[in-house]
Formats: sequence, C-alpha cells, structure tokens
Amino acid sequence: MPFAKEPPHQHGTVSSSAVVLVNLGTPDEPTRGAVRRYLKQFLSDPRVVEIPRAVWWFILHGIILPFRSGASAKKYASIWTRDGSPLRVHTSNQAMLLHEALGERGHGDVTVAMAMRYGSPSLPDVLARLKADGCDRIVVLPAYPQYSGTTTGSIWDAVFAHYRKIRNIPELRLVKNYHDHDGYIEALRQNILAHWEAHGRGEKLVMSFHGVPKRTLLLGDPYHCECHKTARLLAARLKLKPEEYIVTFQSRFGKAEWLQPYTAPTVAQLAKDGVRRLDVICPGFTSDCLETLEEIAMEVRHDFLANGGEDFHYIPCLNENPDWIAALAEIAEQHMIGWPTMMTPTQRTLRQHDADKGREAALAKGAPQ
Ligand SMILES: C=CC1=C(C)c2cc3[nH]c(cc4nc(cc5[nH]c(cc1n2)c(C)c5CCC(=O)O)C(CCC(=O)O)=C4C)c(C)c3C=C
Ligand SMILES: [Fe+2]
Ligand SMILES: [Fe+2]
Repeated sequence: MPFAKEPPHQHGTVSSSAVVLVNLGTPDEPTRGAVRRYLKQFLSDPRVVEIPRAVWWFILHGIILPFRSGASAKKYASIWTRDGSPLRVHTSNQAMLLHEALGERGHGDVTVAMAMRYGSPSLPDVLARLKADGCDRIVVLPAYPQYSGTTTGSIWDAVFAHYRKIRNIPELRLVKNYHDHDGYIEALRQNILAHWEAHGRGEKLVMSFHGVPKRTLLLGDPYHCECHKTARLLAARLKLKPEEYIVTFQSRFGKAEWLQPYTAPTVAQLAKDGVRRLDVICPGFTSDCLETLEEIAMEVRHDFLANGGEDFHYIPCLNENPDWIAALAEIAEQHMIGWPTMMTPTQRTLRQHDADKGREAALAKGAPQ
C-alpha cells in the first residue's frame, strides 16, 4: 500500500503534544442537500448500522436518504444558531476553553483541536494538520463519556484508517470512556443543582441517554452498563431516592428493538400517572444538539404536556460549563501522563519554526488550512 508523502526525518525536531476533541458531526447547513450528505456518510458506517451492506445500501439510498433528509433538515432549521449547528458551536468552544484550562494547569504547549467523525472538520484532515504542525503525541478524546462501538469505536476506526497510510505515526492515546469520572459526575451534579436553584425542582428527574440497538448489548457492547453506572453515581451524589429518577433511552432509529425504556413513551406515561412537573437531563450528550434541543426540549416536552403534564424542564447539556471544562482538562491530563506538555523558550522557538515549515509544505501539497 502506498504511504502518504512525508518530508525526510529531521534530527533534533522538537515534537509536541496535542489533544483532539472528537464529536459525532453535524450537517454544514440545515438544508436537505447538506443533511443528505451528512446522513449518507454517517449511516454508511458499518459501526452505526450493522445490516449486511448490500441490503442496507438499497434501504439507505432508496428509503432513508430520500425521505429522512428533508424531514431532518426542517428539525435542524428549528435549532440552528447564527453561528451554525449547536453541536459544532459547543464542541468548538469546548476545545478553545480546554486549551485555556490546560494552560492554567501547566500544559501551555499542548495543542487542542476539535474534529468531527462525520462531516467537517474531518478527523483525517485534523490529524494531518497536527502532523504538519509537528505534533508527535496525540490524545484522541471522544466527546462521548460512555463507550459504544457505534460512536467511540467508530472514531478509533477512523484514526486507524488514517494512520494506515502514514509511515511515521505519532504516539497515540485513545480515551475509551469517562462515564464514572469524578469530575464529569460532579459537573453534572453542579449543573442540575444550579438548574434547581434557578427554576425550582421537578417531581422526578429523567436521565435520558441516546439509544442503541438492544442487540449490541447482547453482543458485548458495554454502553448500556456505562449509562446506568453514570446514572447511579449521579443519583447517589444528588442523594436521590430510587423513585426520584429514571433512566431512559431516546432517538430510536428503525424498527428493531433498542435499549429500553424509551424516553418519549416513558415521559408520556409519567404525565398520565399524575406527574405534573418533570426535569429531563441528557447526561450522555456533552453538547446540546438536535437530539436534545429538538427531540427532548421540543418533541418530548410536547408529549408530556399533551398527556396532562404541566411543567417540563429540560436541563441543558454541560456545553461550556466551567466544571465540565475542568473535568475535560483532568481527563486529558490523566492520559498525557509522562508526556512533555511545556517547553523551554528555545524549544518553543524551534518548534514554531518546524511547524511553520511543516504547514507550508503541507499547504503546498494541497492540505486543508
Ligand atoms: C442509525 C443508528 C444510530 C445509532 C446506533 C446512533 C448512536 C448514537 N448517536 C449518538 C449521538 C448523536 N446522534 C445524533 C444524531 C443522529 N443519530 C442517528 C442515528 C444513530 N445514532 C441519526 C440518523 C442522527 C441524525 C439526526 C436524525 O436524522 O435524526 C446526534 C446529533 C447530531 C447533531 O447534528 O446535532 C448526536 C450527538 C450517540 C451518543 C450514540 C450511541 C451511543
Ligand atoms: Fe445518534
Ligand atoms: Fe447493563
């Protein structure tokens, strides 16, 4: 297999460390065409849909893409911001804040980048840019606290596929999960307490996680257990009694059974059972996105009110929450143990020089900016 062209190795090159915060991805604009391109890449990933390829190709191209793209585009339009898709805006802000937080913790020379598994900025483009910049140690930090083959596993596929074409591969640390990380759980707790302080408290707290096909649990995917562990730790820290919270799974796709109980019917049933005021949080999503802002805060809210509920509170994701940024910094730090994260002034000057040369060479070869 031919490898990508690389400049000859230079003795004395000062290499540096980087953290890449990777999220799922999102369309470039809330239009049918852009959503179709995004869904095509996302839903063609065999980690996401495990149906035999030939059969799935016909379903995807004959039914899903023609029908879902327009409907999804309308939903995206309802949550779009002036700065773009909420998922990309929050992930990009988190990367910037993480860089600042790492600097404050004595890791000022760590580069922090944001990448998307599907769509832009694409993970291969970001990894190529980091290499051109002289980053020789890379932490890949998925934006998913709970590991699932469908999400984190797919990010790893993309990382491995990229480096298969590279001769001189950087040292890599792949963060698998942080569903039980103290800083993450504490950030969730603080987020909920702040919401209760500002808006009052519901009779019950629904913790809604993105679903996956039930089959994946039976075949060894730890996602379900990790969601429940997050919920258990959070409930314990909030001193919630078992009857004060419930774990549900949302965003079911297709006809197969997914993890249960499903969020929407559970919330409707809670309203029918007499719950008048409800709080819903989505602890598995670290940035607000279509699945939280539209599905939960609009659709599920409607289901609750239509069934007799009176007061529905969606508690936003961690987004730019300072406790969360501190937790991200701690997670990154724990994975960089032993790596140089600060340089001497001379090393910094040399590295800048190398990075400028590397970037010029990469740009000359047509690499993305
Ligand atoms: C087809 C199966 C899907 C699986 C399996 C799946 C797992 C999964 N997804 C997330 C996080 C997100 N998913 C988002 C959107 C989204 N998810 C699916 C399908 C599956 N997800 C689709 C088709 C879509 C697109 C929107 C739509 O048409 O309904 C998002 C939001 C993206 C955004 O742009 O805002 C996130 C985030 C997790 C964590 C997960 C498994 C654990
Ligand atoms: Fe999804
Ligand atoms: Fe389980």
